[in-house]
Amino acid sequence: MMTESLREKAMTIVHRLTDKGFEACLVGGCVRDEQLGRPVKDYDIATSARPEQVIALFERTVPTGLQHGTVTVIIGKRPFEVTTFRKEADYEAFRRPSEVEYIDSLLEDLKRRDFTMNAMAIDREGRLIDPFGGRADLQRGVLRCVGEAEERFREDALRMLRCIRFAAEYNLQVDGPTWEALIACMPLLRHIAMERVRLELERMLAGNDPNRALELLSRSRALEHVKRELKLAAAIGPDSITDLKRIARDELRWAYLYLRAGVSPAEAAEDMKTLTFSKQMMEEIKRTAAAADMLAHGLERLDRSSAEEEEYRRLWLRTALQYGRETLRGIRELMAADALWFAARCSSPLAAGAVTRWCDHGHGWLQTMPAGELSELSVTGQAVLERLKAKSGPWTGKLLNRLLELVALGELPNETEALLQTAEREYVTMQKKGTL
Ligand SMILES: Nc1ccn([C@@H]2O[C@H](COP(=O)(O)OP(=O)(O)OP(=O)(O)O)[C@@H](O)[C@H]2O)c(=O)n1
Repeated sequence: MMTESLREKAMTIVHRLTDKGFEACLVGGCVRDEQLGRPVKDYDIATSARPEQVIALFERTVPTGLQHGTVTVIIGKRPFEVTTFRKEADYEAFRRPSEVEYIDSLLEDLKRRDFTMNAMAIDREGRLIDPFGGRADLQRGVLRCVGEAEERFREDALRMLRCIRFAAEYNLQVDGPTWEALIACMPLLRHIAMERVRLELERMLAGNDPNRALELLSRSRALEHVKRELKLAAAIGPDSITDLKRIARDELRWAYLYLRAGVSPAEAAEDMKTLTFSKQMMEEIKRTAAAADMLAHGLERLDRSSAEEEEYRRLWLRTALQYGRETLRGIRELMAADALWFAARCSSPLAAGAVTRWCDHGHGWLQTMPAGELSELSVTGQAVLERLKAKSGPWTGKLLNRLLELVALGELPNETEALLQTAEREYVTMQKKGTL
């Protein structure tokens, strides 16, 4: 037997509800994506049935968002959100309301939605219900608010960021009056929690056309209106930034933007905290920005003679040691994506071609790097202490790191006896210098 598709499962819910005399249909993003011929991730259902009636009709339900009238119905392990037709009459402080008023009319429910393309529905027979011309707008390539745009943005200021995201994602032109209302309502963005701002920005950057999203953010000056000041606002604007799709990983796209904004790694970290990024993401971006800084500063001192190549190799491997090989792989991707900018950043400007060449060399060096972290050394701290007949102290770490550096730079073989002998010599030098 063929397995039921996601859509068929969603339709069984619509059928069960309508068989019982309620109105029900597929709504929102899934209808839009179907019209665009795009894959649908989630099918949402809207119904005239009240949440308790939905719960009574299905075997497996989870009351996920009862305050918004939403019940999650599980069909064969897949969750579907079933939401009662509603009117959100009282929008508080330009955010979506905490309470809703249930209604019986699908039309009224669709009327409160943000954009015409998001205000369509599909009924049990598969017919499109499109009271605001969403399909025609999509065909013309236009993004337009339902009804009065200013009202829609006042109801939920986040919709302005959604507008920018959707325009970029689906390659749509924002309709004139919608754009004018967006510009007029921009100051309302200060009411939106930074976390929600971040989620939208993340989706823009990870989306289909991140450069277009940035251009729209810049033209609307959206980031200047959010609740807390963002240094990132400075990165948004120059049309000279590279095509972000040349950078594969999202974290790297962010790191690139911060580098282009000309903010220090510490300032970037502060910004990311403001945007409530996870610690892990913050660390990764900070590390990438700091490593790129280290390389760019090192590059300033180099020209293209072959004697310098050795120096560059050491700079590259030292940076890898300090920030990790993975970070350096990311840097290579960034440099390749915007070699012109990296080249211009060095005070004795290199040609973009030279940057790309250094990067490719750098990649090769990383692959042949004999060790990149202490655990890869063919000697343990304990073995070194036994050979030196010494007790561990703060110097031990320094000594091990020195060994690692020598191995990483290819100046010492990663062999136990050679490492122990070098440890002895370094230990004596430390004793002489009084750095133990
Ligand atoms: N601020 C918002 C958020 C959502 N909606 C409506 O609720 C539907 C579902 O919203 P959501 O799941 O957030 O987004 P999708 O439109 O499905 O699209 P995406 O998943 O890409 O955000 C939207 O289609 C739209 O009709 C709205 O009117 N205003």
